[in-house]
Amino acid sequence: MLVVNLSGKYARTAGDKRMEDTGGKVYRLGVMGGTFDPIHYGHLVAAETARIEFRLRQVLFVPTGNPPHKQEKKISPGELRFEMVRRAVADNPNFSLSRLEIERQGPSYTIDTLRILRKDHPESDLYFITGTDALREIFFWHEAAEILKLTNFVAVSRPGYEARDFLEQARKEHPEAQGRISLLEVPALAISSTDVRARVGRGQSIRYLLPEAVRRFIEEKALYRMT
Ligand SMILES: Nc1ncnc2c1ncn2[C@@H]1O[C@H](COP(=O)(O)OP(=O)(O)OP(=O)(O)O)[C@@H](O)[C@H]1O
Ligand SMILES: O=C(O)c1ccc[n+]([C@@H]2O[C@H](COP(=O)([O-])O)[C@@H](O)[C@H]2O)c1
Repeated sequence: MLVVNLSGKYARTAGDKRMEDTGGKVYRLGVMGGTFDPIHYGHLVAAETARIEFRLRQVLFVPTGNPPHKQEKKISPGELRFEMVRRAVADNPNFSLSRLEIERQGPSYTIDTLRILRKDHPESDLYFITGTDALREIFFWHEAAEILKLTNFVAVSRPGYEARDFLEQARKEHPEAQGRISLLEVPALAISSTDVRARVGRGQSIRYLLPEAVRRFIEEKALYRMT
């Protein structure tokens, strides 16, 4: 697996140092934020690969409540998206999920979530997992510089979204990101929630694009039929 960070080498974080000092009592917590409308195998493979490659103790899935960057878009209610994530991660003891964002009022800023997780998990270094498409936007996120102080980023490869040039540029223009962003090559799955919704809308099969328990839920609740 390819793992490179902004400075071209694997990041040795403060957590690594503490882990040595405390005989392994510092952990790494992965945070997989997303709209998950619906969750699909692209998300799950990304999270599992990051978990293994970065020795994450857990990956916490955080479905967004009101994504600040998708205000114009119509998204499914938080409880339905949460339930699909719950079904998708139920059989993996290393995956868990959070209601933090779907229960919070107002826009779901990542910085607010990270501040809470930082407090709730003082023993863990945070690793925010994101696709290379979302990565390209991170310097525009709310309080981006603060986000980079609170978490490392694992940018997982996504077909169609090259990130090396972006990282090269970021290295020059955003010194605060130095050593905080790692690029991780994951098995390429050209699956997107948009495409899943469109397929359902056209009456096409979505089998094998997402877990069967999620597919059945979509069918039971008649989701995405009017997409
Ligand atoms: N196939 C994939 N491979 C790698 N990363 C992915 C893939 N699909 C989504 N991601 C990443 O997972 C996170 C959550 O994605 P999101 O819930 O927006 O899914 P999406 O498929 O991109 O949805 P949509 O098509 O509605 O925009 C983002 O960081 C995104 O980049
Ligand atoms: O906090 C922000 O300003 C911000 C702006 C854009 C995206 N995000 C987060 O990035 C994650 C991936 O977003 P998305 O749209 O691909 O589902 C998700 O957790 C979002 O809340 C966060």
